[in-house]
Amino acid sequence: MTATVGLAYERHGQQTHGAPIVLLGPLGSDRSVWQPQIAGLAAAHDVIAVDLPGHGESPAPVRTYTVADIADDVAALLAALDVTQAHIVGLSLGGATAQQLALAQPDTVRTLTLVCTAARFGAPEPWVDRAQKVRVEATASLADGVVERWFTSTFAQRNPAIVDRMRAMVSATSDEGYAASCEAIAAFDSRANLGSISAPTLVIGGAADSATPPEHQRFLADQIPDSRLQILDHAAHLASYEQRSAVNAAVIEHVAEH
Ligand SMILES: O=C(O)CC1=CCC(=O)O1
Repeated sequence: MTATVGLAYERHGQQTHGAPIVLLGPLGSDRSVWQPQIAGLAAAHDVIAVDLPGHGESPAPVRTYTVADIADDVAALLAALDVTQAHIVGLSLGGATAQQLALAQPDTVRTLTLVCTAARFGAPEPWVDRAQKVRVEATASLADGVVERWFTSTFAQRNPAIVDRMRAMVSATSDEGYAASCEAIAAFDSRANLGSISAPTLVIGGAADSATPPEHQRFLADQIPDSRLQILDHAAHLASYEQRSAVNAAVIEHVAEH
């Protein structure tokens, strides 16, 4: 399904149970990355999984793009769906978008769950370099490295079919969408603004996450006033997949409290 504003999404579960849970994924993903959450949450919740701009079925940006622009697109999608309040769950780039949405639209964000994300994803140069590489060599050229950061080696060895599926998903991401999103990540820096986030916030990290290691999650939890932190063992960057039960239980508890 496509909203009038152009972001593709899918909606599952019980639409009568108040504010929906909105899922925003990482760089190089489409909304299928949230399959473990859709399976675990939709029995009792209204769940909306979104393709970020230039990802999945959402159109690729035709100009320079910022995380604030992505958050505006998500806000427009929610408005088009008549959603006035939502529980926002974002992982990595989706988590940056979720922070920005909480800052720009505090009344819309009932709760925030930030998974394996950061206030700043390191120095800009590697992201600009990655954008350039993708424009020359295509997203598929990065897929092996990306998926290696998503899972612990133990999980990857035991679940080769999942790893193959995720690699194919990354490879299928539009080159321009991926590159523009890298540039958005390069420019993203919420460090000075985190103290203004008013939404009750759950920060979840993976103990083995090399892309956004636990110190990033500690910083977010230290700076966001109404927040708590959970670091999961046996999880790399895609903690929502590898530790699906723990992540789903934490989200359900967080949402139920608010
Ligand atoms: O692809 C990576 O290196 C990890 C990552 C950082 C931001 C994001 O969305 O994924």
